[in-house]
Amino acid sequence: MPKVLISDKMDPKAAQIFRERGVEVDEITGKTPDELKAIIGEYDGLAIRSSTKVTKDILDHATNLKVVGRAGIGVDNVDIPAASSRGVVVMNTPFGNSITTAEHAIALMFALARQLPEADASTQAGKWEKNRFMGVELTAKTLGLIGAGNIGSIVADRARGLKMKVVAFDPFLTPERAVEMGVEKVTLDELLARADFITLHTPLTDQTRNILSAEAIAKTKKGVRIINCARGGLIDEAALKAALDSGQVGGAALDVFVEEPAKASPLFGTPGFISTPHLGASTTEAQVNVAIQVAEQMADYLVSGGVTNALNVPSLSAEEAPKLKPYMALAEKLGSLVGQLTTGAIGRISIHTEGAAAELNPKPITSAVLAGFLRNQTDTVNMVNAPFLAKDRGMEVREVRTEREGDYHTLLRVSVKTADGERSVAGTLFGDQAPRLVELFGIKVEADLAGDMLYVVNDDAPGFIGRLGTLLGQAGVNIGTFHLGRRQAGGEAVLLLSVDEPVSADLLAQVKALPGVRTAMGLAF
Ligand SMILES: NC(=O)c1ccc[n+]([C@@H]2O[C@H](COP(=O)([O-])OP(=O)(O)OC[C@H]3O[C@@H](n4cnc5c(N)ncnc54)[C@H](O)[C@@H]3O)[C@@H](O)[C@H]2O)c1
Ligand SMILES: O=C(O)[C@H](O)COP(=O)(O)O
Repeated sequence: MPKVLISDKMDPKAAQIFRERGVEVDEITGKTPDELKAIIGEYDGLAIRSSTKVTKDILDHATNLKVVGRAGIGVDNVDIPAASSRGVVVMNTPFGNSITTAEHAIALMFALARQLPEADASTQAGKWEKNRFMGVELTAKTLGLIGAGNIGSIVADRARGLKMKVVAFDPFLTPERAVEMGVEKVTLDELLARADFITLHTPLTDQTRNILSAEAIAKTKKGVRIINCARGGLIDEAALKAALDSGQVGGAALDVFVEEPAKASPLFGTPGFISTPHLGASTTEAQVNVAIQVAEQMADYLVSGGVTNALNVPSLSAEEAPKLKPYMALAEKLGSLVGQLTTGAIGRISIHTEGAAAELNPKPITSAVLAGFLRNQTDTVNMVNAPFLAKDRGMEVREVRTEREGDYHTLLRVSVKTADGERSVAGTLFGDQAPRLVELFGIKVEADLAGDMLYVVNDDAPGFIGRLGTLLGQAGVNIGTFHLGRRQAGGEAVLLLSVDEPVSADLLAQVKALPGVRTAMGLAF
């Protein structure tokens, strides 16, 4: 039974779903990295929010880990390249807390406009300072949206409902989408110059780090109010403090900080500054959403191989998984066959699906071919890291689809291009289930690729099969199945034999010494 660790505070629905789906679950929150390292080896899955840092060091100790599930959106607390290279799937729940976070941004915008926290503190202190707190209306003000993705677009929708004008800076926002959202797409400088309120909704990347730098803040309208419910690091906190002190910025509300937990900050206590402790996603509704979603996604993966919302591997629904399963087995076997038979650097590998196979999601099939191919070079490869390893090794990967059926109702062909030219193998599924090789380097041959095998290329001549059989018999090697193909009578022939034990180097040398043998090799599947 797969075992999952929930290492951050999560709605109890997550544990309930894991148990209902046949996954054992432990909830142990608040562990230090060293404590986590000591126990992580026991688990197949790790369910987290933003507190647990899934570093390379933790992953090095996660010897059984197959999946990290983030109950939320941001995955900057997970070392995704390190997870990918270890074959660990990383998934998040990209929509479950978007409305809640957008609402928090709107709440902070109101709080800034009417100085709600200060007014509350003053009133509860018995001061009744009615004349101190003069606010501003939101109606007809301009909201500058930096980042117009899921959360940004919900914020824009709510702001338009408040009769605000919304301008958006997002290099990936298409003009059509801007029209659909009812926002004006602008440059960053234009946004800075025009916005009365600025709200940030981008991930933290090399391009967005300090997007509100001292220089950018200097370009804003005097008295601008700034909200950040996305990620710490998007605003230069020292520059923001200086701008609040100088009055260039009239108010700022941060839910996220460069360092979290933010227990001390020069911003704390600055007039016009409001903060919340990374509460953007903290509503009952959002937490139930993300808990259910992460547990379902992780259980799907651990129990049936379905992949949803993964950041480092193509998606594969739980419905698709059983249909694709025999194809993945075929793909892995063909990839492995080509990998074992090819020497030298591979320039390109092409995966061609034909007939019924062409109707399927090609990504998992490609990953399985690459995993099979690379298994010959490294035993740490799997479906998750195979595309990354192939890229690291400079392999060009091509996917080709032909919906029309050829000789077979369904066919998968794997071709590799090396310095010696292009060669391919092809296979089909018998009865839609059983993987079967049908072509090997241009020669028609029907074989089941399983267990230990002997591959021989020889000149087609009478008596050869008898000599080979005798040699194997004398060596005590039992032949299970025997498959034969040839280019033409008297030409190049290929033999694939399944044998009950691996062919020793000594026996292989004797096979190669038989008259007419061009090459011979032991294979394993
Ligand atoms: N405070 C919280 O508790 C909380 C909750 C949920 C999400 N978040 C964070 O909010 C952020 C946004 O989440 P989302 O779901 O909307 O993500 P999203 O991926 O849907 O949207 C991000 C948008 O940022 C844009 N973008 C990327 N680079 C940019 C750049 N250089 N300049 C301008 N725009 C750029 C993208 O094109 C995209 O439209 C994420 O960082 C997420 O982690 C915070
Ligand atoms: O990216 C997110 O989903 C938010 O930052 C929420 O983080 P949390 O789950 O720790 O509240």
